[in-house]
Amino acid sequence: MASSSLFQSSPLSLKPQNPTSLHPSTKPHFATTIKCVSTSTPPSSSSSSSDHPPHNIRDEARRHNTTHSHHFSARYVPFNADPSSSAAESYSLDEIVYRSNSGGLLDVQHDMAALKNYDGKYWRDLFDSRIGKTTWPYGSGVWSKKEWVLPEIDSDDIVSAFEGNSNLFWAERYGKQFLSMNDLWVKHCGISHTGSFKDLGMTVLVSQVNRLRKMNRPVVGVGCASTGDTSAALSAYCAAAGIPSIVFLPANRISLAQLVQPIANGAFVLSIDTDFDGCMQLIREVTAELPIYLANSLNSLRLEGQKTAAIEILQQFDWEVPDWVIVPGGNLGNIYAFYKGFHMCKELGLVDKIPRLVCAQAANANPLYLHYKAGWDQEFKPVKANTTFASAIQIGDPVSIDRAVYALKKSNGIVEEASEQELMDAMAQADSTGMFICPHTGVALAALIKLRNQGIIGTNDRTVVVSTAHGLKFTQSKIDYHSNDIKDLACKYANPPMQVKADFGSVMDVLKKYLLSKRAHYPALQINVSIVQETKFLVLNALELDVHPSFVHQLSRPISLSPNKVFNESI
Ligand SMILES: Cc1ncc(COP(=O)(O)O)c(C=O)c1O
Ligand SMILES: N[C@@H](CCOP(=O)(O)O)C(=O)O
Repeated sequence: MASSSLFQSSPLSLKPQNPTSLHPSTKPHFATTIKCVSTSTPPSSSSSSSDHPPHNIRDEARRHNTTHSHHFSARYVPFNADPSSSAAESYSLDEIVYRSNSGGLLDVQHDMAALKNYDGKYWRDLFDSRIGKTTWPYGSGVWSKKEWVLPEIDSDDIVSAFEGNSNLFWAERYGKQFLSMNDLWVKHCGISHTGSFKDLGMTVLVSQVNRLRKMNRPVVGVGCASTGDTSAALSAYCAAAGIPSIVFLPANRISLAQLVQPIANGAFVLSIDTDFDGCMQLIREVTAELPIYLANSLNSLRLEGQKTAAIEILQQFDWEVPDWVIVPGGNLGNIYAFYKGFHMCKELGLVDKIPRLVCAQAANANPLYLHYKAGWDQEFKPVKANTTFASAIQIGDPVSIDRAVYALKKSNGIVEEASEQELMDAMAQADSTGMFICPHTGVALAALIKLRNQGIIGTNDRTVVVSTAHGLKFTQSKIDYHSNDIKDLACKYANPPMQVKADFGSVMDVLKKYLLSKRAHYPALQINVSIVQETKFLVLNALELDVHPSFVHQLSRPISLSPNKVFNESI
């Protein structure tokens, strides 16, 4: 069996436990806590009675076999095909196939009739019951929706880092200060195992590969073209499962933090002198010739994992539907994945509508935006993508263009673009309110600013911006911005560090200036201060106080000042 012990370090794996003394959360809770509302056979929780105590959470899951996935199934069908003709062409998920007979995209089609045997409340309760547990594999935000993802895979084949369940962050200060919005949220998909939303899809794809290899299917390795995040996720999940990974990277076009990820995880890294679109073309040709399984989002398995972020957003809002969801787009798989997640929730009765979707592109790599502006009707034209700080979406010929157009049309969606100036300023402003976002999230926020300014998104609209990667992967762009060192870009919100001599007086001087510059933010306490160094007293200078005289009197007393604690007195 392939080893994935790297991802199994949980308290449960440290020592064998007596099954009778298990914490309730590790017990099979499915059939006991969820009442089946259907007339069909309820899922069973057949626990096998082994005399051996479980050694880890995988063993534990195997013993209890809590899954009821055998009620459900999924297959590949041509994307957006006429339902009658798709019956003629379909493939088992155990086949190695990425394209339909006509060369079009595929989609994973679930047996919706079987899923509909259970009503919306049933699914909501089931998914909610799995949050925050370590039960294998449901501790993952993706696999907690296993029945809707890969229903037929054996839990034992799953390769997971317990990805998903990412923070839905209330952007209170950013929303109020920059957008006059009260209900702005950021779904931090980049706070994840390899630092981007790609983990959500990659756990599914690598798990299926793990299964295929156990079935002796001809898969020697897994490969992708990448702008840095897909390659990081692929190499990590493959390394966890002991599967060789091969990544095609456009030379000198991805961040150092991204480059080091597959190297550290032992992938075979090819740095190729072309752009992402060139790498994508090559990996497609190579995977048609060699037993290398294709891991890009052309492979619709990936999107099954990525769609769970949409389900999670609904879950985190207690199944209330936001008005808008804004997603940065490059190869354009993710925007469709979000649509699919929301749409399944509606179709299966968990919610009664879906949000409007916005896809945000960098103006330097904007083929979808141009297509949208042309009214969708013209034939789609790929572009040559120019350099952008949002380097992971520097893509001119997106493989999922048809999926994206479909998702946007069905969700009454919008496409916006952001210039380099707009995306970098939006990122800097967001960071100044306590976030640390990636430039792609800057693109999404810049799109939001435009839609707010046009009055399309309202002040009280509940809006979710999808943050797709961790800011720490893109520190060079932030360093350049805050060093005011970007040609043709006004770094308006740059906050460079101040060089200061190592003596008390110099430090105090710069601090006084700094505090004075901040006075305006605290109108109730517009107090100028002067420091009397010899006496180590802080004296409030009454002449410069902008407050009521009685308040001045009250404050006009020496305050003990320690050199290390300038403002240890609350005023
Ligand atoms: C950080 C980041 N954001 C956004 C995207 C865009 O996602 P998609 O290619 O699915 O449109 C990507 C990859 O393309 C990415 O790596
Ligand atoms: N940003 C992506 C580009 C490839 O997208 P994919 O979803 O088709 O794999 C990356 O990080 O490589």
